[in-house]
Amino acid sequence: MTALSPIVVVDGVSKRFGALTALDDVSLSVLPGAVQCIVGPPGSGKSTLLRCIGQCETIDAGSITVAGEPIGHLRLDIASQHLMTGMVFPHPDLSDQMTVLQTLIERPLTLLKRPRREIVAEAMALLDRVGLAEKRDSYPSELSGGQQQRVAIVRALAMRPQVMLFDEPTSALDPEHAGEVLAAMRDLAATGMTMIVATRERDFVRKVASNVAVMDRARIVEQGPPQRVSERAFVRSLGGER
Ligand SMILES: Nc1ncnc2c1ncn2[C@@H]1O[C@H](COP(=O)(O)OP(=O)(O)OP(=O)(O)O)[C@@H](O)[C@H]1O
Repeated sequence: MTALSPIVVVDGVSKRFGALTALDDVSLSVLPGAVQCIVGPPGSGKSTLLRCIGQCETIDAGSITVAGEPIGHLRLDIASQHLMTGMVFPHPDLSDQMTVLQTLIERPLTLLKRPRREIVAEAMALLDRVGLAEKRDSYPSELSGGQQQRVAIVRALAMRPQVMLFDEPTSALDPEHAGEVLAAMRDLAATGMTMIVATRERDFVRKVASNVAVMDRARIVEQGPPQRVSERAFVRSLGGER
């Protein structure tokens, strides 16, 4: 049996914003089907790391590959970006002008050359999976924050990305709606989707993560399975002790 190769490899990556170093020699490997969580105090570089893997930012040093494609220094076309990584941000950022179903089919219709009928059927199956099939004709203003965030998740999934990236997807939600989004993420993890998740949700990390990276001041300072990550790292990631 051959060992699995990582699907995401971040190797010695640095990223600066002017004089500020947001990532300092960061390395991380993620296996296919793994749920890689990233925790750390505010400002430690979690979002920047995700944004570099998701090609929202280019890097200054090191390398990043996703599914064998080197991506760190260049911007690929938008279709390739969405096929490689699906990104979920803290705020869902849905267009007020589009219904839920229109939101889901827009990217696959414009970026992929596939029949509309197939794309709509897939979008409906995705909505069903997150319990929102009956909201297909609703507009974002008619949805709760948790429902909107679940639409943002399936919008990314509709492009069938290799890897899903979650940047604190529940940080703007109350606990009840956060729970709905975390349940959808847990279901997604159970399907074998590779996920990289920056989060403060300790329970999610403890129960769902395959591996946890702890960031502090632009570096990864601790890494391992969730039960081995120190309690102190979690406390600090909630912005408590420094
Ligand atoms: N576009 C930018 N321009 C300038 N500085 C930035 C930019 N994006 C991030 N930074 C800075 O880089 C550092 C890391 O920020 P980042 O958002 O990655 O941290 P974080 O761990 O995700 O924080 P939080 O938990 O608050 O979201 C911070 O000092 C931040 O102010």
